[in-house]
Amino acid sequence: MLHLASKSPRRRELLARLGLDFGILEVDVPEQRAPGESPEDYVARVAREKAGAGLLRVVAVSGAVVLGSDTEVVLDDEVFGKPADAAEAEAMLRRLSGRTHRVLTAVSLVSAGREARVLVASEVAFAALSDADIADYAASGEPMGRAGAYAIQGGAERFVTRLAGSYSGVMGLPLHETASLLREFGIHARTPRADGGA
Ligand SMILES: Cc1cn([C@H]2C[C@H](O)[C@@H](COP(=O)(O)OP(=O)(O)OP(=O)(O)O)O2)c(=O)[nH]c1=O
Repeated sequence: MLHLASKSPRRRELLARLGLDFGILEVDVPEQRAPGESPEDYVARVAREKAGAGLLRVVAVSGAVVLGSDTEVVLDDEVFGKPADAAEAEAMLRRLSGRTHRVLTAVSLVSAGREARVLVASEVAFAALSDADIADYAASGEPMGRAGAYAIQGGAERFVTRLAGSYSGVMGLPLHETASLLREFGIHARTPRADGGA
């Protein structure tokens, strides 16, 4: 049985697009970059820790497979996680304005005695944002709970002038790469039925 170790409604929605049945494990893992840790190592470690924390809860269930994932926005080697408040969201958006940043999403798939992982990097270019754009977007509440203080699948879509990479990866779970990892564990994605049935 597959379990998603995540509190994120986006990841739940994205994984459901692979037409799979899965359980949810709400895990809490501290997200703090260690001194000298590269953005890539950091995002991979946090994904692995989320999956590992989930596996501890279901390890007694034979055949349990747990997926953990982490997304961070990286600008000039600086990592932007989720903003603490609207002021921090505005500061992040001001930094991203008129620049190209990277979005890293790591996925870790674990079972008793086995781990597989992938790291997906995408490039996102933002138009120059006016003070009014930034204030309006921060006031919408959408930046909260999102790496880099924006949602490409929401109001920030209009800020994006170019995307190179994985759209679902920017949203929080790269579906192509996740489907490949799952296949290694004998779990096969399929297209959900158009009538809404899984
Ligand atoms: C860049 C970007 C991020 N995000 C979200 C995806 C993630 O939910 C969040 C990054 O934070 P994460 O720490 O990766 O995930 P989370 O805390 O929301 O959920 P969990 O750890 O329980 O799995 O930012 C978007 O929804 N859209 C975007 O365009």
